[in-house]
Amino acid sequence: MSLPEIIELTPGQLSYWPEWLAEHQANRLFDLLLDKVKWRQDVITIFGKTHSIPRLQAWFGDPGTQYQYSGMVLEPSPWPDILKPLRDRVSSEAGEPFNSVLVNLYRTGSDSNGWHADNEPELGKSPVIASLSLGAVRRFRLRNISDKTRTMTLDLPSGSLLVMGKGVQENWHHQLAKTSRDVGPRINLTFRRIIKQPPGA
Ligand SMILES: O=C(O)CCC(=O)C(=O)O
Ligand SMILES: [Fe+2]
Repeated sequence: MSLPEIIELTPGQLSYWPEWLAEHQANRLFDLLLDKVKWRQDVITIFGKTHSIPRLQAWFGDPGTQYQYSGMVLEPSPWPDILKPLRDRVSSEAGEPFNSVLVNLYRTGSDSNGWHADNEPELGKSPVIASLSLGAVRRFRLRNISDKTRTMTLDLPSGSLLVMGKGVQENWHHQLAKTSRDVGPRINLTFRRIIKQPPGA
């Protein structure tokens, strides 16, 4: 384990390890996940209309870590063996006992993730989220919620780990924009801690 770069967002803090995994480890993990994960094309419902989300995804976690966002209900698949040691390492690095992970596959530069905060009620009041990137370098941006002129940009390389600490989800949105550059696929794992079941679950 090495010391992260600390990026002050005020309010909020990012901890960033640009080379958290060695290149061969990142490549191996990328290949395994691309091949072994049962990728889902989920749809969201906005104002009664359904849309395919512009990426594939999968949700793994401890029993009971159901996750709902944008009208989707994700039931956890059990942790695959390849993700268990990774979850433990990421948890100890971030100082947070993660019990679930959302895995995104951006197949090409046309796949993306729009402006949002990971602020669903089941994540609790002040979530810590750890994001591991594998594959193509893509541009990750943060934008202050009350002052949209305040932004922060990181081009996330394969093997990098970015921890969004307390205060980030409450004060900032983040996105992964489309790109017209000819990029290969990227996999991103966002480790989360579900602390409360949504009403009615
Ligand atoms: O792909 C990324 O880097 C970000 C993913 C993300 O924000 C999310 O899954 O909530
Ligand atoms: Fe997010």
